[in-house]
Amino acid sequence: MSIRAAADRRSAPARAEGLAVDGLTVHYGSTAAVRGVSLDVAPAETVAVIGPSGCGKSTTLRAVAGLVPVSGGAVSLAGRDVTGWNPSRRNIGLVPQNYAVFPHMSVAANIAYGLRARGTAAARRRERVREMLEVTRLTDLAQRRPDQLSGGQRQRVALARALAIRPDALLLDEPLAALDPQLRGGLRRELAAMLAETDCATLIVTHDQQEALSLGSRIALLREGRLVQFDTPRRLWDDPADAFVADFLAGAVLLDAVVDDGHALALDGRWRVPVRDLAVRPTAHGSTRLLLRHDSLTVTDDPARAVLEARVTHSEFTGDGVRLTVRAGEQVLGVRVPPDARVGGSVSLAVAPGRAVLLTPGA
Ligand SMILES: Nc1ncnc2c1ncn2[C@@H]1O[C@H](COP(=O)(O)OP(=O)(O)OP(=O)(O)O)[C@@H](O)[C@H]1O
Repeated sequence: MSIRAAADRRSAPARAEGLAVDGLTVHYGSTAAVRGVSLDVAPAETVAVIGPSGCGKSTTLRAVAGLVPVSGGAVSLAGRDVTGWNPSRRNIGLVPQNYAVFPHMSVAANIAYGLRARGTAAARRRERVREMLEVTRLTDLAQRRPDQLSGGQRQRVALARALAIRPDALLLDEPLAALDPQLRGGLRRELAAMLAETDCATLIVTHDQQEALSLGSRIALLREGRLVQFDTPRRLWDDPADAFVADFLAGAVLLDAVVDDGHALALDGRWRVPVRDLAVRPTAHGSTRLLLRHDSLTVTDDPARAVLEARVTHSEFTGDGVRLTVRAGEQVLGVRVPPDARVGGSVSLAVAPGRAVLLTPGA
């Protein structure tokens, strides 16, 4: 049975509106950890919250769960304002970073925990635990204790326990962070498959860009407690709101530019790139900018090309090539060159045709 089929057994009109956070502000003493964050998660949708360490991701999650008091804004769940509600009244399933499974209880007892706490009758509890064991593929491990499980299996126990209560929202705090890097790729796909089966609104906190891009149907990017951009992974990648977003998500560089006489002028006019060498895309974020990724630039000795002189500050062998870090004036850029390329202390850079993007308002 799928998670969705298991959930469909109850009528669920109340969850139709998912989760909404409006102007959320949270203080720890005089420090504002979250500042006016607004986002929404539709039923059956997964939204990833990402950002650098200390930007307020976990605090946002904890405020939604009711575990920290809010100093402003509102949280609504399934169409009800739950801002002042106790955590236990919110019908939220929370999977904390360390999974917090009870070590002295069997897998089955862990999954039954929330149902027992709500006074669910024994027969219904057994049935629901059986369903959750099945959908998380833990049936054969039902009587084991958590210390007899792998990290990935423990994660599934935590997920099954959170989903057993049929929550309106599921909150996952760094669900893969505790696992071996080698296992993460496979478990990410497994988690994505399980989340695709649920019909609750899922908010997942991660500091891993790849995890956010692959698990979130939308991504909320936070910086210093503020929401910088809330968008689909594709739009965040293709049309970042600012240089911070471009860098954080893709290690890309965003340069202010102006277009003049068939050329894009960047770096205060020091670099004049023919527009015909650029991919031109419209931006939803106002100004004209040049988006450069690692493969956007090449090193050239062709004096006929529009070059930018730069100084090599670092070079790193990546197997299939060498990644150079270069500095043009104050601007730091990344360039990938073939493994056998001969580069000295300074290089002439040109755009790889079609690989750098000119973002233009209303293009
Ligand atoms: N209990 C607390 N008391 C005081 N300050 C706190 C507390 N918890 C978090 N903070 C501060 O609030 C800010 C946001 O913390 P939060 O844990 O939400 O960030 P995060 O984005 O989840 O970080 P990380 O990725 O490192 O887990 C940080 O500046 C942090 O130092």
